[in-house]
This record gives sequence, C-alpha cells and structure tokens, in this order.
Amino acid sequence: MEQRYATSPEHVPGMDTAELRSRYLVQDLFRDDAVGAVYTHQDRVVLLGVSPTSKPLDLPTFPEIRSEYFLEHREAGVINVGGTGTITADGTTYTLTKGSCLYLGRGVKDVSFASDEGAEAPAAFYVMSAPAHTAYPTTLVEAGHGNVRELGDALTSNRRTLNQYIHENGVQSCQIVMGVTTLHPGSMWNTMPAHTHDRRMEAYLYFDLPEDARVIHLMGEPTETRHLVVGNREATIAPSWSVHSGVGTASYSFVWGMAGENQSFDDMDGFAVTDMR
Ligand SMILES: O=C[C@H](O)[C@@H](O)CC(=O)C(=O)O
Ligand SMILES: [Zn+2]
Repeated sequence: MEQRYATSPEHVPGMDTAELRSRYLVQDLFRDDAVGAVYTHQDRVVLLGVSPTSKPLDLPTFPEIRSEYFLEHREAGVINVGGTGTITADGTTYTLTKGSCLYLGRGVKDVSFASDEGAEAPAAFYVMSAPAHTAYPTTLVEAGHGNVRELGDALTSNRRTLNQYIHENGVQSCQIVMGVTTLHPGSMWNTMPAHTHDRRMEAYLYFDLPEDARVIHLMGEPTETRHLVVGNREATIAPSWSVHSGVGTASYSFVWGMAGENQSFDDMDGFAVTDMR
C-alpha cells in the first residue's frame, strides 16, 4: 500500500507541480481486477479503489496496518462509482447501483466485491476507511437517499445536489462522514465559497467527468492557494488546513469523505472569495 505521510501548510509554497500532485492527488486507484490502496497519514485515512471486472475481489489486509483483517480496527464507507455491483460482508450480500453507499462496521471479517455485468459495465468501488473504536451496524443507503441538500445557484454556476449518507443524523459511524455531490448541468463549481475544517481532513473522488475534461481543484491555505488538475476517478487529499473546492471544464459528481475530531458537517470555517489569494 502506498504510504503518504502528513504535511504541514508551510511546506506548500516550496512545492512544484510534481510534488503537489505526488502528495495530494491520487491517480491510479482504479485498475481492472485490482485493489488500489493509499494510506494517507492525514487522520490515518486509507483510500481504496476496487475494480472487479472478470472475477470477484476480496478486501485484503495490508502489512502497514498490522491487522489480521482490514476491518479489525477500522471502519469503511464504500460508494460505487461504476456499473451495478455487489458487496458480500460476512455472508450478507448488498447490491450497490451507481452512487449507492455501504457502511462497513469494525469487525467485519470477509468482504468481497463483484460486478453484476463483468467487463461490460464494471463496478468501481471507492472505499474510505478510518480507525474505529467500536462496531456500528453495516448499512446500505441507496443512491439519492440519505439527507439531500440543494445548494448553490445556476447564476453562480454552482447549482448542485448534496447527498449525505454516513453522517450525524444518518448512518452511524465512529469517524467517517461521507456522501456524494452532483453538479447540475451547466454548473461547474463545487464548494464555493470555499472552507476549511481544522477538525477533519477531507478527500474528494471526482467521477462522471468526461475523459477529456478536467477539474481545476483548489487546495492550500485560503490565502496561499495552489491548484491540482484532476481527471475522472482521481482523488484529492485535503489536510485539515486546506481548502477543497473545484471547477470543472464539464459537469461531474464527486464523493466527499471526512474523518477526524468530530462529525459535525456544518463545522466549517468559511472564507469570502475576496479574501482568498
Ligand atoms: O465539508 C464538506 C465538504 O467540503 C463537501 O461536502 C462540500 C460539498 O460537497 C459541496 O459543497 O458541494
Ligand atoms: Zn469540507
């Protein structure tokens, strides 16, 4: 599993494009018939991409987490960003259409992932995992359910629908707060005005972005921003001190996921666009 150690905001001004990308952009999570894995030491979150095409794939454990099985000391939120697929967790099978979410509680031993239609329409399971102190029930949320918030305005190109799946008033977890945001056609901006939350890190996985389109994702302290040029099914890692906001050259969706000190979605420190640099 790739290891990425935590960084401090004062490192950012000295980084060139390649270093920014190697630390904060995750490009190769999804490869056919493989499990891609990155251990970010930002709040000890592990990001996985599981792409079963010709055969089911088991959730492996990794030497870096010194656990008999992956969820021995962890929990995970999973969102399918591909064709319909199934997850079997200790004998129970859950069907995930595109955009659906499965919470896997601490202590679930055997997890396997499969695509309903194989290589024709492969599923692509994005997994965000964090350390967990207790076991909450494994729970499925169908795409479009959970708590739905309508945000932004077509006039400011940021009209979007936000679905909260794992959160304070929804599916319970130890740390993870997770959901999906979808831009309406013609709207391109997410999370503008931008914010930080020093209590939690946040990762975005962009999906349903056309192959020849890109998202210009802003990161860094609000008064010292940098950008990452992000393609389809690539993830960005925002440490607690970093803004995380993007504009696409086409409409897109993204999975957002957080872990850290609290689970309070609205505990954000907002910044006026005019104060950003
Ligand atoms: O802390 C919350 C996260 O940044 C996202 O949920 C924001 C988001 O999806 C959006 O504004 O579109
Ligand atoms: Zn945020």
